[in-house]
Formats: sequence, C-alpha cells, structure tokens
Amino acid sequence: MTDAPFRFPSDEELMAGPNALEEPDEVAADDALPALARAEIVVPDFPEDFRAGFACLVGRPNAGKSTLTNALVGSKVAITSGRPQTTRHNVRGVVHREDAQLVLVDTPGLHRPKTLLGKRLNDLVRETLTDVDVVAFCIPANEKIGPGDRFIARDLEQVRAPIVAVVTKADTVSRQALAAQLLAVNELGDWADIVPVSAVSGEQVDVVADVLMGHLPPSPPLYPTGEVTDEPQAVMIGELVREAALESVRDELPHSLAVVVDEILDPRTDRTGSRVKGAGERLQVRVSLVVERDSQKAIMIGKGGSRLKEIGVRARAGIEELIGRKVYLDLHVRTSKDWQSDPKALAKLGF
Ligand SMILES: Nc1nc2c(ncn2[C@@H]2O[C@H](COP(=O)(O)OP(=O)(O)OP(=O)(O)O)[C@@H](O)[C@H]2O)c(=O)[nH]1
Repeated sequence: MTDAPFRFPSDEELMAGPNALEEPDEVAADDALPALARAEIVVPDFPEDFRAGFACLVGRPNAGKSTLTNALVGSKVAITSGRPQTTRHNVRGVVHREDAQLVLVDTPGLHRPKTLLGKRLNDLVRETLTDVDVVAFCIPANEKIGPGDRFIARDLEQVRAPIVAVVTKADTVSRQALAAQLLAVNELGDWADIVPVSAVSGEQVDVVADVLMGHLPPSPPLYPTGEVTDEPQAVMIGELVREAALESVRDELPHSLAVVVDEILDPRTDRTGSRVKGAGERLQVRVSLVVERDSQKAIMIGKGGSRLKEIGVRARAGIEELIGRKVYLDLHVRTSKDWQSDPKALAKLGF
C-alpha cells in the first residue's frame, strides 16, 4: 500500500459508471451555509419568566446520549453508531420552546481511561460538568447497572448542578423490567428526578425536555430561535465522514480511527486554489481518515477502493444535506502509528 492520496472519484466518474448516482436537485446558492457559527443574537420579545441554560448528557458509552440529543433537538446534530465512544466532540444542540431554551452539550461519556485519549476525554467531561445548569445521567433500561454506572454516579456526587437520571431505551424492555430499572436507578444516587424515555419511539422525549428545562435559571434566550447547533462547520463535516466510515467498517476496525478535515475551500469566494474539482462551484472538502496501522488502511480503502468510495458517497450525501449545496469530497487515508497514546499525534488531531 503506498501513501499516495486515494482520490474519491469525481462526480462525472460516479455519474458514468454502472452504479451511477442520480444527480440531486440543484439548491439555490443563497441557501448555502446555514448559520452554524454562534450568530450575533437579536433577541425578540420574550416572556418575563423565560428560562435558559445549559444541560449536559453523561453516561457510559452506548447509553444513548447522542440519540437522545438528536431526538430532543429534532435534527441530526450528534453522530450515533452502534459502537461505543463515537462522540469525541462536545456537540451542542438547542431545544427551543416558547418559554425556555435548553442548550445541550453532548459529551464523549465518562469512562475509565485506558489511553491518553481516554484521559483527555474524561478531563473534557469534568470541565463541561462544572459549568452546566443541569446534568442528565443516561442509564440504559436494557442493561443491568454495572461498575461503569457506579463510577459515574460517584463522580457526579461532586457536581453542584441538579442531576436528572434518565433511563434510556425504554422501548427495549417490558413495563415490569422498566419499573425494576427505575427502582435500581433510584438506589444508585440522589437524583433531582428520574425519567424513562425512548429516543427511538419518541415516547417521553418531551417530558425529558420539560424536566431539564424546569432546572434552568431565569434568563433571556441564549440563541436565536431556529438555530440547532453552533458546532463549527468543519467539525460537523468531520463527524459526518467519521460516521460514514464507522458504519462501513463497523466490525473490522477498532476505535483507532480519527478524522481530520484538511481543507474546506469555497470556489465562489476563494479562487486561490488551483485544485477546484467538479462542476457548479462545489464546495471543495478534503478530509483525511487517520488509522494506526497499514493493515487498517487497507481495510479502509477496500478492494479497488470500493470501501472508500462507499464511505465517500454516504458522507457526501450527509454533508450536502447539512450545508445545502453540492460538495466535491476528497478522501485520503493515512497512517499515524499509535495516535491514541501519542500526545503529539493527539494534539495534531485536535484532542
Ligand atoms: N431501541 C433503542 N435503541 C436506542 C435508543 N437510544 C439509543 N439507542 C441505540 O443505542 C446505541 C447507542 O446509542 P448512542 O446514542 O450512540 O449512544 P451514546 O451514549 O451517545 O454513545 P457514545 O457516543 O459511545 O458515548 C445505538 O445503536 C442507538 O441506536 C432507544 O431509545 N431505543
């Protein structure tokens, strides 16, 4: 395997092959790039008793935090996958109500650190916990409370904010089993409330929002209405590529995948790049998938590049949906040995 960049096929190439993609409808140029950055806030009239503040979802890996965040916000902001520890960034979503605004901070999940990356993630979680107004501790209904949950429950004793225990994935168990889990959770700590929810069926999602909002302080709105996330665009794009990659290599690759967005260039405003590819002034996005070993690189690329092509097609669709315009996506797989334990490599990858 050489280190040469693997180029994702151009649109023309994709459109020509036997598995040609359908050309999506053109989107109006002015619809491009919704306000993802924290915009200047023009606060319209709001009720005197308006509440607003920050909530943080914690819980062990796979507890359903990202899925619940998405269900609460009603739009895809955090990535989800069947594998633990897929959320490496604090992804915020904002839940808007007439009388309240809840800013959600989704964390990577507290866990016992094994690697330097694990330790940094835990530090990040602790930092986040010190400045939120309410914490939602997610515990799945369909798994026995274990040492991981107890570890987090003990950590949460240090947190000043009220803690709401949220029993997730309620749809996966019987009413009886759910009642038993609620009792077990009650024994686990001193919670401000305990709420069962199913983010998949939507049952009780509103109740979770109401309960969390009930713990927010009186405050004017923190965000303009309608804005669902303030994650920088590059982070969102990186997450979409990582999600697409993980979906594709789910069983073959361990958690040794990092994604780096190398370049986002808009040919409409920036003509410096000579490498503008694809028709119709597509946003030029160049992303590296970083793995630890050459064998993993081969898996990622797949036979004749088939795997990478599949990842690219999926990621590109997500990115185009996110930003509302056409994208030329260049994916590149590279190896960075043992990046999870190397401080320099971690810093380079943004951890
Ligand atoms: N049936 C059911 N499955 C759920 C529900 N919520 C989450 N899941 C599934 O549980 C798995 C983990 O969900 P995530 O939301 O990614 O969990 P997480 O806590 O964010 O995981 P990390 O990013 O690893 O910390 C996914 O396969 C979800 O589809 C739910 O309410 N019902």
